[in-house]
Amino acid sequence: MKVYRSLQQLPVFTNAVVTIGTFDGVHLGHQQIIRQLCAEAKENGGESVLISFYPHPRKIVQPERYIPELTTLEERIELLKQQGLDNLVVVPFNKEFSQQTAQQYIKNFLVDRFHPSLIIIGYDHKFGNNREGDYRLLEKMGEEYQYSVKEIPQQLRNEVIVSSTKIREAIAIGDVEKANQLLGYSYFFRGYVVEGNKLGRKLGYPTANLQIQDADKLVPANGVYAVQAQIEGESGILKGMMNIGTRPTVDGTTKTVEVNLFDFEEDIYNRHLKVFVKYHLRNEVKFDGLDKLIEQLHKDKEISISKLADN
Ligand SMILES: Cc1cc2nc3c(=O)[nH]c(=O)nc-3n(C[C@H](O)[C@H](O)[C@H](O)COP(=O)(O)O)c2cc1C
Ligand SMILES: Nc1ncnc2c1ncn2[C@@H]1O[C@H](COP(=O)(O)OP(=O)(O)O)[C@@H](O)[C@H]1O
Repeated sequence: MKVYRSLQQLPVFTNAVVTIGTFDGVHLGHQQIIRQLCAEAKENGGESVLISFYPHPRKIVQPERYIPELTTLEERIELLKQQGLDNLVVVPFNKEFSQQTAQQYIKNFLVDRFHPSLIIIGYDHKFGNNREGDYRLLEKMGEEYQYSVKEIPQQLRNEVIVSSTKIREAIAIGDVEKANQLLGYSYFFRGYVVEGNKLGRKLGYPTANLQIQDADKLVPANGVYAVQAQIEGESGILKGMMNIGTRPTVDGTTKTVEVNLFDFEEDIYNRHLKVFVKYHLRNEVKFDGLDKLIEQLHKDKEISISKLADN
């Protein structure tokens, strides 16, 4: 997959078959749309092109409406690479771009930059200043500019909308099993390993304290999870357990994300850890002393090992 991050460096596409969207999460619904896009491109003897925008148009047009994202841009690119697409174009989105009229967007952006032979789009896709452009306008202008338009079946389109929202909601309440089912892979995030208060190793459970650097990334609900993890730059997959929360037994105020890795003893301060969130085990509890907490950690480890056995 070729990735273009600016409009200046675009090649002349042959017979471009195009779809447009954010594709946050690249979940099963998105994957189906991309399969259809690739199949149509093949049938037309053309190239598949997925057009996406960064930052998310909503952040520019409605900055007050904050919605955390399932994937950072780099993660989205990483996932899209696995989908068999020929081209991904990440269009820098800004106020000026958003203020093009719908007609200008079609003529100056879609037609002049991509020369599409086919545009595949949801029936409810809106574009141009004040979201004035829609499917009908695309169809109408297609006669003049010689492209056709195909609708992503309404059923699939609805599923895509529903599942993006559903996945966010599931992760936000800790139901990662459901989220993972809808994603078609395990939800993951990256964190930078920082120092904590060095209590972990005294308890017999050292924990890598993770700083999540992308402010827009959706962090799962507070709770205890069985996870897999990968130290950035290394290929091995480690198993472990994670706590997200305020650690009411010892602290109770600052939110932390920390991972205890099984059968592991290395110093990984200042490294990046990619964490795959596999199973939700329980909510965070305020224990009556550290001994009770340690007792529970033994149980958490046992359950994690048995749940992760098939992974
Ligand atoms: C799997 C796991 C589950 C945990 N569950 C709880 C909990 O329910 N309540 C709590 O107060 N702390 C919980 N902790 C947090 C421990 O209190 C924490 O690991 C300890 O404070 C070490 O912190 P440090 O890494 O800053 O030294 C959990 C930690 C892990 C790794
Ligand atoms: N099994 C392990 N799981 C996680 N981190 C480990 C493990 N073994 C060693 N470490 C290292 O120890 C650190 C955690 O020790 P801990 O006593 O909890 O200190 P801190 O409070 O600084 O996190 C981790 O950041 C990592 O560098």
